Amino acid sequence: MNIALLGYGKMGKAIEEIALQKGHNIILRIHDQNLDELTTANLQQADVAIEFTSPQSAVHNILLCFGSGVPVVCGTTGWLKEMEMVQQKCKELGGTFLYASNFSIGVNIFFELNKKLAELMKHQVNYNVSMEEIHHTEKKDAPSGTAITLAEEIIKISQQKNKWVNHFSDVPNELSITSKRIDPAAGTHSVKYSSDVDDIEIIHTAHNRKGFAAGAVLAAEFIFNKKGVFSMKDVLNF
Ligand SMILES: NC(=O)C1=CN([C@@H]2O[C@H](COP(=O)(O)OP(=O)(O)OC[C@H]3O[C@@H](n4cnc5c(N)ncnc54)[C@H](O)[C@@H]3O)[C@@H](O)[C@H]2O)C=CC1
Ligand SMILES: O=C(O)C1=N[C@H](C(=O)O)C[C@H](O)C1
Repeated sequence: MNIALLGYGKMGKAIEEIALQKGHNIILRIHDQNLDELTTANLQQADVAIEFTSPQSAVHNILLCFGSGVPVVCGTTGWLKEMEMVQQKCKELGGTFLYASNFSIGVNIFFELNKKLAELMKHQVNYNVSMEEIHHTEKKDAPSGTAITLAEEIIKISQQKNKWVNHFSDVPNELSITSKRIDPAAGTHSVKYSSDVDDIEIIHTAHNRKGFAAGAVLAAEFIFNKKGVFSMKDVLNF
């Protein structure tokens, strides 16, 4: 496939390495110093675009891909308030879109484990659930997109928590997410159920960015020649 990389930072470069190993071509590398190259004509040379930029630029870039008729995989976090509008535009324009807060297979298994644990803990009133995420200091958004996905799944199942907050909280209905920024953390997420007598904790630790990048390339291969809105559940058949 011919791939356009929208964002050529830490993730763009990790994705390039894996895409080349798999025999794909990178035909466009867009970063904040060559934004003039981000044109419909250039995008249309690609079979698929992979977008890892910043919360401020993601929506513009995704809509440009829809307008250019190019399928787009997006991993940029921190713009979720506009998700409904973006999905609607994708359908209106007959585009192709796949977003994931986390592309690694390990985290997608962790998402399933989180739901299963939340079901098991649903009636255990002596436990309080809280979360922590740790990332590198260059990260622009907090809490992480992955932490938001985990929290929203817990809230759907929990009989006690109905909102998440990004600070310590002992208010019973609030799910507390603590964000820490420590170099060179690639991404650690934990969910902890605490009682007076014990704790149950699940944790996922990314050792590097290769897992995210491999998942993004897999997603790009999946959406090639498809139309519609997809998720990693479609890719991994969960
Ligand atoms: N979903 C997932 O699995 C993962 C998501 N991420 C997310 O991906 C995003 C990018 O992360 P990193 O690569 O670590 O950031 P980074 O800061 O290293 O790279 C961002 C890149 O985007 C470029 N850029 C800035 N504005 C742009 C624009 N308007 N158009 C095109 N490119 C532009 C920058 O020049 C840079 O090349 C973040 O939102 C992060 O949270 C990161 C890792 C995994
Ligand atoms: O910015 C990062 O680095 C990461 N961002 C994603 C998130 O916000 O969840 C995924 C991963 O944790 C790395």
